[in-house]
Order: sequence, then C-alpha cells, then structure tokens
Amino acid sequence: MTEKNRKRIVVAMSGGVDSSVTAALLKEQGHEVIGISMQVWDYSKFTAPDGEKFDTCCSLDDIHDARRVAEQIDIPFYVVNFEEEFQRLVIDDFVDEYFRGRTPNPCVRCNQRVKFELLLQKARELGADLLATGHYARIEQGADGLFHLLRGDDPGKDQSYFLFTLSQDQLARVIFPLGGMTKPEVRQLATRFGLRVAEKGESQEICFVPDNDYVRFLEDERGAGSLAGEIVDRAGNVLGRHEGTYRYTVGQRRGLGIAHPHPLYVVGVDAGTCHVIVGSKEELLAPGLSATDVTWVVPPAAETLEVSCKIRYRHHPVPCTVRVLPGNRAEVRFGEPEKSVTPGQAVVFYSGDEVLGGGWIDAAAEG
Ligand SMILES: Nc1ncnc2c1ncn2[C@@H]1O[C@H](COP(=O)(O)OP(=O)(O)OP(=O)(O)O)[C@@H](O)[C@H]1O
Repeated sequence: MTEKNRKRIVVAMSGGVDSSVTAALLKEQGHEVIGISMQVWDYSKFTAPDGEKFDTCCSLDDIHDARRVAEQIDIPFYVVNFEEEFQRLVIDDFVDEYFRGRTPNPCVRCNQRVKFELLLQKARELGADLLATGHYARIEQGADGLFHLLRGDDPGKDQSYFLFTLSQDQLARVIFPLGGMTKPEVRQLATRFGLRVAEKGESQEICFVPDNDYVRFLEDERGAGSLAGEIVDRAGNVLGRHEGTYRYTVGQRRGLGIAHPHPLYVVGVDAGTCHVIVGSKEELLAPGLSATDVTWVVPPAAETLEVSCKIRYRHHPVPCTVRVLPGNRAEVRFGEPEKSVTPGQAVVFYSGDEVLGGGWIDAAAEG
C-alpha cells in the first residue's frame, strides 16, 4: 500500500466476530487502525433470577474480548463511556415508545444517535479519516458523486434496514468492509486470522435487554402494573383484561389468554385508554401507512415514487407507492395489503438493492 492510500481508520469494536474481522482485515491491508469499544450500559445493575450475571453484547466480557483482539492484531484500543448518552438517546426513547403504545427499534436509534454521531465525532477527534463497523451493508459512490447505501451481499445478514438514517456526510466518512461478504466467509477469515472470537455466537436481539426479556426490562426501568386495562375488539366489546399495554405489539397472537372460536391477534394498542385491541387475521391487514421523521439517503427523484419497502427488519421488501409530503412526512400505499403495520417501527424504502431513505411508522392507513 502506498503512503497516500494508507488511512487512519477507527474500528467500532463490539468484541464480536464481525467487528474483530473488520479490524483485522483493515490492519492486514496496511491501514493505521485504532479500535474503540463503546460502553453503553452498566450490566452490574442486572442479575438474572438464578443469581448469574448477564452476558450481553456490550458487557464487560465483550469489551475484554475486543481488547484482547486489539492486542492480538497489535492496534491501539480505547473504551469510551457513552452510558449517560445511550440512556438519554436510546433507552429512554425505547421505554417511552413502549409506554406510548408503540413498538420501537432501538438499533436504528443507536446507529443514528450514537454510533454514526457520537462515535463518528470521537473518530474525528482522533484524527481518523474513516470509521469502520462490522455492519453487513455496502456504500458505493456513484458517477453522480453521491454515496449510495446498498444491501449487504449476504441476504440472511443484510443490515441496511438499520442504517436508513445515514446522511451523505456520514456515508462519506464511514466504511463497511464486510458488506460484500457472507457470514460463513467472515467466520473463515476469523479462523484464518486466528482470532479468539472466531467461534463466538451471534449477539442477542437487543444488546441492552438481558435474555431478550423486554417486559422485565421496561418494568425495571419504569415499574410494573401501570397501563393495565381491557382487551377489546374493534367494536369495543370487552373480551378480557391485560397487565400493561407495553406487553403487546401489533400482530402478536400469544399471551392474550382469551378463549375464542377464531385465532385472535393484537391489531392495535392504545396507551391513552389502556386498551389492547384484538381482531382476526384479516383485521391485521392494512393498505398502507403514514410515516414521520422521514430522511433520505439520496434526494427523492420525484414527489411520488414507485419503490419497495420493508416495514420491519425481518420483512421481505414489498412494492409500494410513496408520496413525499412536506414536514418530513410520507404516505405509503402497498401494492397488496400488508399484515401487522406497527407504529414505532421503521419503514425503509428500497429501489432494488439500494436504500433510498425511510421514516417511522405513525399509523396504518384505513381501508
Ligand atoms: N459496544 C460497541 N462498541 C463499539 N462498536 C460496536 C458496539 N456494538 C456494536 N458495535 C459496532 O456496530 C456493528 C454492528 O453491531 P451489531 O450489534 O449489529 O453487531 P453484530 O452484527 O453482532 O457484530 P459483531 O459480531 O461485531 O458484534 C458491530 O459490528 C460493531 O462495529
């Protein structure tokens, strides 16, 4: 590598396989690599019911793993403490959203407000040209000079959905070296580099929620028992009672505790009246949605776009028409009615493999 191509790159290291391989790859390519782990949550607050300490993605064990990898590949390594910021910018929003009757996506918030904002700033302060993460997504600069955000090549791992808030400025300073690889290829590389984390499992769904028990997490944060109320159908008939609206999400079937001739699903959550609204599978269908806080990776080409969208991470993109509205809003009409449009989740717009932008689902459109 020529001195000109050699860059100073900060790698966001979680202690997992992906970011460890990212750091090792960039180091092998001859860059000046600096590892940083963010400490975002104090796990000593949490103890499992059996008295064991929880081990989750950003625990001290993971920071220890990241440090050991950094030592092994011989790069400087720092830990930044973002606990206060993470609480304010990610966790408070997560809890507030559930208590408003919505189902939040904290990973998008973390990317938007912490990784590609605060951490990117830190990277700058360290004089880095670029920030690298182990995300499975691709960034390409087009002939138009714009940076384009594309799906990762591994369809099972693609994380582009979580990155829709990235701006041109951010994309210019970020790289995703694993975007063109599959997870098995990344594991092979980890083995080739002899990284001690090569066999480490996948991180859990939400890094700060021990055991994925989000209800327990919410109740630890805000106390149990509030927002208890009635389970009703769309006509207002009372079918049962529940212990808190935040325990329910649109599309949920289990945990209703109601004997009924047909399967019942949660079709709405109203934290104002403390109602969990249930209905048939057909009642889960909606022709579209309205979105707020819409941002664009690349400027929209017209006021009405024929594209596809994902309305949750594990959703196959579906054809839709997007009407771009003033005030960073959008109205989406699906080609065919879609199940379980969930307020609080992100809707992300795609043109083929490219992420055009996205926003936050405010409400399902009426039939
Ligand atoms: N606590 C952290 N400190 C620094 N960087 C982090 C942290 N958590 C996540 N990241 C960065 O964000 C990327 C995506 O995070 P995600 O939680 O989706 O991890 P992942 O896909 O399980 O990857 P990994 O195997 O690296 O943990 C990671 O590859 C890493 O670069």
